[in-house]
Amino acid sequence: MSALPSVLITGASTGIGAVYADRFARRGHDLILAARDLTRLNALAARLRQDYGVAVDVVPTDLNVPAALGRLEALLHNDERIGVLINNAGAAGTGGFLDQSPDQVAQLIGLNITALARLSAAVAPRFAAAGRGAIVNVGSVVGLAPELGMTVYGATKAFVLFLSQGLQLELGPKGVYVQAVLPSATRTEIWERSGKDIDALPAVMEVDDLVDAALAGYDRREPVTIPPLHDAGQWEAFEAARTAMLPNFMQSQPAPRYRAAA
Ligand SMILES: NC(=O)C1=CN([C@@H]2O[C@H](COP(=O)(O)OP(=O)(O)OC[C@H]3O[C@@H](n4cnc5c(N)ncnc54)[C@H](OP(=O)(O)O)[C@@H]3O)[C@@H](O)[C@H]2O)C=CC1
Ligand SMILES: N[C@@H](C=O)C(=O)O
Repeated sequence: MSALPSVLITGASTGIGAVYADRFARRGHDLILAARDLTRLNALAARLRQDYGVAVDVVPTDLNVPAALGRLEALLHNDERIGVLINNAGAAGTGGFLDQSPDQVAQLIGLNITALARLSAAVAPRFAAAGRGAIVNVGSVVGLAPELGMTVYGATKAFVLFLSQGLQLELGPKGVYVQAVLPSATRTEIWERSGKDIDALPAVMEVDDLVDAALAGYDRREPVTIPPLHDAGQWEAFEAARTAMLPNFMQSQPAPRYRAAA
């Protein structure tokens, strides 16, 4: 058993989550891998045990099923060996808003928002009490871009960014590190799963490069890590403009532009 904290990774059967599993195993961490595809999870677990000599437990979990999500919440709440939560599982959905039924919208929210938030809530009190621990939430640049026409998906990813920034402010002083990771187009199955042609995209990042960049941000305890954004100054300017508005929201009178013409 590793002396390092164990890492629980959701969406670990393929894509970004599977690479996170490889990288943390390579660093010597024992793992708990959660996803629906048990065959893939078992194959990955066997390889990681063989390659890195770490303990790997698999937990077949459909995060849209409350009982299954609850079992993962209990694990996070009770297992003191778990020191890192990688909230990675997610889906992009298909079509535009008018193509999505209320159930499909709820399904996306259930996976991308409810599960991520519940797992964070399950582990945060234990991390805060211990004065240590890390929560990595995988968002997306789409959460900053309603122009991309992925409205519900993007809204779920905007939630992930806001939740992460709020948790940084609440939990950071208690010794808990919270990272929001915002990938752009990355070569995984999510594109095929959402009925999109990845080859039609102008640029696609390889998944190993994405995760290695996200971990570079993790190692330097960066709050928001955006691997595809080469000019970090753009994010800094965005945040400066956003926070400069905050003190101007507390007003007793509406802005003159909204007053009836005299
Ligand atoms: N690839 C990209 O271009 C980008 C991806 N992202 C985000 O990265 C994260 C990982 O996505 P990515 O690796 O690309 O996608 P993949 O589709 O390759 O992997 C998604 C993972 O989530 C799991 N998953 C899907 N639905 C459920 C469910 N209901 N319950 C439990 N696990 C589930 C899948 O496993 P299984 O099917 O076995 O359950 C799989 O392991 C997502 O949050 C995504 O939004 C963000 C920006 C860009
Ligand atoms: N998952 C991708 C879109 O489908 C993204 O977030 O860019």
